[in-house]
Amino acid sequence: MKGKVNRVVLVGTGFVGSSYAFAMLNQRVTEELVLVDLNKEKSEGDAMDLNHGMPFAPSPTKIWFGSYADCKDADLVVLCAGANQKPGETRLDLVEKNTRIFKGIVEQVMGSGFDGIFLVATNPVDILTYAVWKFSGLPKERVIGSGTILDTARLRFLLGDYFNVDTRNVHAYIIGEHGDTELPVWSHADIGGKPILDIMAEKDEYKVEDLQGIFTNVRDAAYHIIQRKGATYYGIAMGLVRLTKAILHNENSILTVSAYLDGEYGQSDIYIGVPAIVNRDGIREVLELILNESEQKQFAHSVDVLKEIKDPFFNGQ
Ligand SMILES: NC(=O)C1=CN([C@@H]2O[C@H](COP(=O)(O)OP(=O)(O)OC[C@H]3O[C@@H](n4cnc5c(N)ncnc54)[C@H](O)[C@@H]3O)[C@@H](O)[C@H]2O)C=CC1
Ligand SMILES: CC(=O)C(=O)O
Repeated sequence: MKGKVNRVVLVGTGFVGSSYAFAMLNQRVTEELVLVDLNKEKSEGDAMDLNHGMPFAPSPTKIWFGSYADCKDADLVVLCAGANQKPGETRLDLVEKNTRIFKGIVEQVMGSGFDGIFLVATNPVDILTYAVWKFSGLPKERVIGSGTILDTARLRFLLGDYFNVDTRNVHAYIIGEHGDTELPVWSHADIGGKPILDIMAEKDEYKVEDLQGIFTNVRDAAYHIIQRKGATYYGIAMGLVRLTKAILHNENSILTVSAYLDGEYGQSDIYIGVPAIVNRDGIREVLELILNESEQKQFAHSVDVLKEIKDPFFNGQ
């Protein structure tokens, strides 16, 4: 199933895909990176441009503009192809168009004889990850969505800023839909092992109501960025590289990804953002947090909203 070197095929070299490729080149992640896109000229140009940075990279990565045939020996196929949100659009508005695009892409990837892991970033990511699982016929563990990895990163950044501590010492999750119904898990948020709610209770300078403002900024970050520059890509690109490392380097890292639930959190037949252990086999295990009542309700609502969109597409398939 796998060659001697790690090969990643990236499908979709737009804003997100090309940023991912650039971040990959700079982080010593894989030996081979293949670029595929409907817009062949763009993809070919990207491969040339990236290769010209190779003398400055930490280690060599063989990068080329390729085709679906290259997926046969790939360990990981990363999907960033499809439409992005225009100002005012929600992620869920993209579902019809991108599901159609994904059917064609996944058929071509599987037609190559691919037997690795899919990593999905295209929106609405939870539903498209489900679509890839259905279209590919691969085990659920080997189809992973970027889920709320970016939202969690946004939350950690903003909390680090608020408390003036290194964001890497902030441990807090956003779970649920990568979209408007996502939620923060304040009941499990800590800084260096100390619960955030305890830290806030001890010092007058912190106000619990500020947490709502921080969360709103996280939830609406994509709208704010798209309004200003038309798309978001650096944050997700780095999140995708983090996930690629966790997979290819067999890290057993806990990251908030879109994972298939089969009874966890009392839910089933849904891909949604939850913390999960990620390694060379894909999703090793979903981490089931004990949520408080309010968090449970919000999570169930997020599942319901996704199912309302997903079920008409996939029931009976
Ligand atoms: N999961 C996350 O956290 C995030 C997801 N996204 C999503 O990523 C996706 C891509 O966004 P951008 O890169 O900004 O869009 P973009 O429009 O810059 O790039 C999309 C690329 O897909 C290619 N493409 C379209 N149809 C194709 C097909 N059938 N086969 C191969 N390639 C095809 C296009 O030629 C284009 O190069 C969007 O759905 C966006 O919403 C964006 C940011 C964060
Ligand atoms: C576009 C998108 O999904 C994000 O930046 O969160």
